Amino acid sequence: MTTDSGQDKFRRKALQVPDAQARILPYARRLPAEIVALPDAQGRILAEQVTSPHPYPHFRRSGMDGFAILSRDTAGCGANRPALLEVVDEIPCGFLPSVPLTPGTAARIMTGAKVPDEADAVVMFEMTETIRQDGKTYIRLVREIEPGKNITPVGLELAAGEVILESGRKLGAGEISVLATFGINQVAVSKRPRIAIFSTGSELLGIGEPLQDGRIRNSNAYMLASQVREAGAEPFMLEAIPDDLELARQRVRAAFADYDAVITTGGVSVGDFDIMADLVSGGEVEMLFNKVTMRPGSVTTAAVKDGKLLFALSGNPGACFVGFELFVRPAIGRMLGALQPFLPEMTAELARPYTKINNFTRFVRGRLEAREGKLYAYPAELDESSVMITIKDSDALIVIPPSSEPKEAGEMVTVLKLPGGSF
Ligand SMILES: Nc1nc2c(c(=O)[nH]1)N[C@H]1C(S)=C(S)[C@@H](COP(=O)(O)OP(=O)(O)OC[C@H]3O[C@@H](n4cnc5c(N)ncnc54)[C@H](O)[C@@H]3O)O[C@H]1N2
Ligand code: MOO
Ligand SMILES: [Mg+2]
Repeated sequence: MTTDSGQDKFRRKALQVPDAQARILPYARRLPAEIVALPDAQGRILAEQVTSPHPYPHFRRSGMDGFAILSRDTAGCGANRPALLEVVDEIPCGFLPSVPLTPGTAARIMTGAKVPDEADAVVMFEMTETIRQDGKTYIRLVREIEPGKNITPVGLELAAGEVILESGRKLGAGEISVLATFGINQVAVSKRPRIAIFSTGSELLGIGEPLQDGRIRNSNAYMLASQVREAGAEPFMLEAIPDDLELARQRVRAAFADYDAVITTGGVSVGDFDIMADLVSGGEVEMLFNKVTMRPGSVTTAAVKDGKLLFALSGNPGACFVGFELFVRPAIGRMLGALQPFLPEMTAELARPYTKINNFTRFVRGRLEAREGKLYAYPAELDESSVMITIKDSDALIVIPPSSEPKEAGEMVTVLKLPGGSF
């Protein structure tokens, strides 16, 4: 005789979050690179190291509109002993000096123009007085100018051959401007993992369908697609699967052939229609874990098939969201070769008490606020696994370790910063 509780989905060995993550990551293999045009590289992950092909700046550059001079011509000058220099050249930006500077001469020069080799300082217009005499132009200086003044030396920012960007770096405005500076208009970036998303549950309505009693709209698929996109991968929302194990098997099997990883939401607990729990324990895939010592998302499940990952996340929106952030995000990050695949960790002061106690680690959604040089974390009032609405107001997941005591306001907590949120 078999009893319900004899089934595999009831017998679960809970893993700690880091152990569960460690089981997944070996299967999150880096995808090959593709070449994209620089303007399309925004937000992508660099797939190769980039070194500077030349120093930057590559010529000595004027930092001011003024006059290039030999600083020694101003030695000892002052209000009563002005220096008088003849202006022998004019150098707009993009042009080269046309005559060598000799002692007693100066070249009119604009910000960003190449400084004559002989000059060792630029004096700004405002510090000079122009005198025209016998068809010649002179400047009068009443202050000593130190060597190097207003000249940007060659290679100030970068020498030739320096590593500018490491492989795995996310490309934003700063990185893109560096690449443009060096004339790199084609960039090798990691291919975006193609991720299949299935919702499961006979209660699910398409979001365009009118409400029906006892049924809900499929919000998780959209939430997950947004999370997938945010993590740098490409989401494919596939047709939702009703609670039919055989159908789920076929659909998931087919998805493995076409996508780099599969996410499902719903049906991973111990309910009669929790088909993903049955699928994962049924030999179709190799289970990595089906319980994690965390809340929400204790039933988060992961498996592999043909070397590809299946993330069977909870159907409860809060648990689904957290399951993605803790397990799918780092896997996508690894597939992209990202330098930092995990949510960034910070320390904050708990701004309100958190009274729920648990023997599992809680990842409580919350808001961050910085005041007077301190970071405060406000746990959401409603943070149940089944609650969706407060996800939108959260900047971070507040980590509450297992404890038999409530956490007081003022205690320091670790927070995992979420990429969305307004903080
Ligand atoms: N006897 C037990 N019952 C439950 C346990 C348990 O240990 N023993 N665990 C609870 C916990 S914790 C969670 S979390 C949930 C997990 O449920 P499932 O992952 O099996 O998800 P479903 O049963 O399919 O749905 C749960 C809930 O979420 C709604 N849902 C599902 N899919 C979507 C979607 N795409 N968009 C929006 N909402 C969705 C669904 O309608 C249900 O309300 O189990 C507890 N039960
Ligand atoms: O697994 Mo459930 O999300 O802990 O609440
Ligand atoms: Mg269920």
